Amino acid sequence: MGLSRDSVGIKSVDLGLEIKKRSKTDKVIALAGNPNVGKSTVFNQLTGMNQHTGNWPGKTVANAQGYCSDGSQGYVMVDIPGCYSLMAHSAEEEVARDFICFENPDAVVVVCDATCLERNLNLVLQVLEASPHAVVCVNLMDEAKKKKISLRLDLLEERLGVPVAGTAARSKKGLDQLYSGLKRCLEEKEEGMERPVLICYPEYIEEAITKLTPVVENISDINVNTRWLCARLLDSNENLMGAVKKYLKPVAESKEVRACLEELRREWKDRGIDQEKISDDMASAFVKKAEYLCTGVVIYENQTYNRKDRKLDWLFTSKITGFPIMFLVLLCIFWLTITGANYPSQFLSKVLFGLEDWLARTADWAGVPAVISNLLIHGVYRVLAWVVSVMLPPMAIFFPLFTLLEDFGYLPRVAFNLDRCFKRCSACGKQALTMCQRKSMLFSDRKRPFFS
Ligand SMILES: Nc1nc2c(ncn2[C@@H]2O[C@H](COP(=O)(O)OP(=O)(O)OP(=O)(O)O)[C@@H](O)[C@H]2O)c(=O)[nH]1
Ligand SMILES: [Mg+2]
Repeated sequence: MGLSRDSVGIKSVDLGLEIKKRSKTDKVIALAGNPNVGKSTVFNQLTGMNQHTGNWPGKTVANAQGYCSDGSQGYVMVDIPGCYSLMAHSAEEEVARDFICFENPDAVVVVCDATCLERNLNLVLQVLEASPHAVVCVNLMDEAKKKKISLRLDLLEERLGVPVAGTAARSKKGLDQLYSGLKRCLEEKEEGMERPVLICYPEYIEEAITKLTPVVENISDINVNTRWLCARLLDSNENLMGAVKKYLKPVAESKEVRACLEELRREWKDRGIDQEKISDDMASAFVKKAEYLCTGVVIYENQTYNRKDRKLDWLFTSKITGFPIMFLVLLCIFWLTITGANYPSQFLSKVLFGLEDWLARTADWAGVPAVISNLLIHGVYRVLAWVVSVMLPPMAIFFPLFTLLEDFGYLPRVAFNLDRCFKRCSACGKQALTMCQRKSMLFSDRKRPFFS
């Protein structure tokens, strides 16, 4: 089976999670954030569940729910796929965007990577524009400390106007702060506290939002933030417009909204402003704000802390060296898995099949009826012996090697290298890693006939 749009697209991941509350008072909390920042680790620590975690982006591809409580308030936590922006460039990002923007969670926890906060704040600002009831969870604080990066989270909280909690989820640190942040956020929501507008667009866009707002507000039954919706309608991102058609049909079909948008675009055209400029100006408003928010918040004690990482990035992802190194490393791993697995496999099959003969003789001697010994020993036991001797050795070799690559930080670089190739088949580079795992198992299985 090859890759098809259906097998890799939105249909493959949008399994339509139905949120089930344990009690009526439970609050639904979305755990959002860039890929690989520790969302699932936070989720597992809070809920005691076992979502897949690992050091490469794109592990979580569909929403998952779990339950937790801070003693007084119950929560339904929803672990959603990682996304860099709400403008969704992949199927998993669409799942995340749709849940944050259109499924109305009671609050959103935006998990960030403390070692590269500025890049993560771009998504924080986008989420805060769409859903102002949010808590920022700055995770990987232990990694930031190792890299000698200090963070003034109190200042960040003051600037953002929402609770900020610093965590090291892997070692369960800071989760109490996260709970108290959530509590504060929900209390403020109940009090109807207004949040200040964080993103100010250039004047011509602000004027357009002011004109469009009353037209959109006239449509009833809209459960999303009006300013965010107006800005997105003006940005007219094709992917997001698809979601607006799906979730906000009255807006998508409103003649008044369409007429107002057409008029605004005509005015812009007369002033020489095209759609590309609007999108660029909107995107740069977020980037500039993130830059401002980080000034004085992120303090690098060692300015050259990432020099080694940058050199490795160049070596492993540049056009000249990136692909040859990647092919060599993956080839080496596949070779070790496939060839190396033969020896333990042969040993295991010798031992296990030797045991089968012994078991059969013992059953004969004990007078077990042939029909039972055939079923149990030559049936169940033999299949089990084949499965163990064929599957166990490649797994025992491949997974530790893969874990080494993961700990070394090479896997995200493989995802980056392969992103362009995978995009051509409607997928994205992150999926390469799952494919590597599957292919390796498949090749090593094919080398040995499963049944003799
Ligand atoms: N050192 C350290 N590592 C962490 C921490 N939290 C998570 N990790 C590690 O970071 C990696 C990514 O964690 P995940 O929970 O899988 O990240 P995610 O955001 O769910 O990733 P995607 O689902 O791919 O978007 C894993 O190897 C975790 O063990 C932390 O606080 N400190
Ligand atoms: Mg995850």
